[in-house]
Amino acid sequence: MVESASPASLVSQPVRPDDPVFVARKLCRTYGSGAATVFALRDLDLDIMAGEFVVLLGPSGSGKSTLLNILGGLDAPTSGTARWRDHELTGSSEADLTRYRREHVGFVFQFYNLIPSLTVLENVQLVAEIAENPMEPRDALSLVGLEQRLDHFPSQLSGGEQQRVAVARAIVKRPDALLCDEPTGALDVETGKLVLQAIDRANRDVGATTVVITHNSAIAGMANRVLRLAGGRIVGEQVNQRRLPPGELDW
Ligand SMILES: Nc1ncnc2c1ncn2[C@@H]1O[C@H](COP(=O)(O)OP(=O)(O)OP(=O)(O)O)[C@@H](O)[C@H]1O
Repeated sequence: MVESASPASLVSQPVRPDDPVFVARKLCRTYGSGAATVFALRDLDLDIMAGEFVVLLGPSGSGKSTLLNILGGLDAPTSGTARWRDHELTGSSEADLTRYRREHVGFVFQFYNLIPSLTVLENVQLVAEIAENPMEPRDALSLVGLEQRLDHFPSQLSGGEQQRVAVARAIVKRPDALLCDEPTGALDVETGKLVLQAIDRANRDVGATTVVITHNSAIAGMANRVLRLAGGRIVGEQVNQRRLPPGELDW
């Protein structure tokens, strides 16, 4: 397939380590209208630096997924702005957002959504084929510790292994951003740690700016920075002087 050239607004600019890659200002997202209006995000301001690992914590309904979806170009705010590098996500056409997601963002969700009729390797190859500058699919699978399971089908893997395939699928295109919504929500502790190790390596080795939503506050220890949401606002911020390896997390 021949891709049309990216519009100038979507061409990546070099980023200094101290530049924010995501900038959100006065972000609001409402659902419904009148007395039934639900405020998912309220005047939220946010900067995320290149290569940073950020954990989002907060009670159910506090706006975490809404925020992640806007950063990932899956949703648009009702008002306010969200910018990725020099590109305004809020003003983008659907076609621009699709290109942004495909070229720059890797997603990991709670449920793995692998294609059951394809092998582990084929699931990852599928994404590599439409990426601009992918890594070798086998290398992505080695990064998550699944180099021995290339020819297995998803049904032959445990939940944690399937989630690690999902992480490999998300990172094979060398995304600028890795956005994870409850990646360990369906997993037991030890399996969850293996998945977190895979995400940690993706952040460190691929350099992907990483945002992880979790209900598990123990995971906060592996982040550079932890943001607490409540009622659609950021109500707390903690900077970790040292990032704990996932194996040392205590939950
Ligand atoms: N499509 C929608 N229609 C109506 N309300 C919605 C919709 N999506 C989200 N909301 C509401 O917006 C608020 C924020 O939802 P969001 O999913 O962002 O929260 P969350 O912190 O991710 O929650 P959880 O931890 O349960 O996943 C909630 O009150 C939710 O009910």
